[in-house]
Amino acid sequence: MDWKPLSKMLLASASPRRRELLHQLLPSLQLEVRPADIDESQVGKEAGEELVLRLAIAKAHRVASELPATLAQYPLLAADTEVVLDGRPLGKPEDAEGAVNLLQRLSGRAHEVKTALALVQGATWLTAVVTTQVVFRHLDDEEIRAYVATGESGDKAGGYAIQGRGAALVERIEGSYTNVVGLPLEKLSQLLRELGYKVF
Ligand SMILES: Cc1cn([C@H]2C[C@H](O)[C@@H](COP(=O)(O)OP(=O)(O)OP(=O)(O)O)O2)c(=O)[nH]c1=O
Repeated sequence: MDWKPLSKMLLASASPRRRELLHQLLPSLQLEVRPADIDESQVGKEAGEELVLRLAIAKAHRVASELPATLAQYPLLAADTEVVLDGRPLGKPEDAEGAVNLLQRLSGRAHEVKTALALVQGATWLTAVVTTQVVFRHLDDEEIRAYVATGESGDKAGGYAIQGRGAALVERIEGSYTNVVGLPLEKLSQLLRELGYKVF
């Protein structure tokens, strides 16, 4: 295989976590960040997997359709992460009470975190959904309220951040850790190789 050098990529995301994870994998990569402004609301009774895939593709599509010709040659990446409980996506909390409610539902149980990736290079579209199982320990209301008061829940699917103080809510995970934070680096490097880009 003739490997191509990967010098620059487009990231269709406003998430600082995704930027940091991409930098972890590819520290010398030049990154053009172009957040995708799309409607992220659920349509009917969409399952978690369908939802994340639809939204990652919609984000990639929005940014790809607005790209100047000078940037069209670079690979473009979009992602979407959801916390799924009993098959249903929970979304992000609207306010502190919403975050308390979400964390009460997650307490003492297992849930899934699903991230969809859409990686686009010209006419080639590669997509994937990665699932990690996360088990929360039993949390009492006082702990939940103290955690929400840290402000960490805000813009996070399921109302917690495993990369932050939310790590203390978790008993164990099965699967990719970076997937929970919003960008599964194992799958991303596999998709990049499929496009002919080597990570090393
Ligand atoms: C469960 C969990 C989610 N999250 C974050 C990852 C995602 O950024 C966010 C889910 O929202 P997303 O809609 O996937 O992403 P975003 O709105 O932050 O950014 P963009 O749409 O522009 O790409 O939740 C954590 O940071 N830590 C966690 O432990």
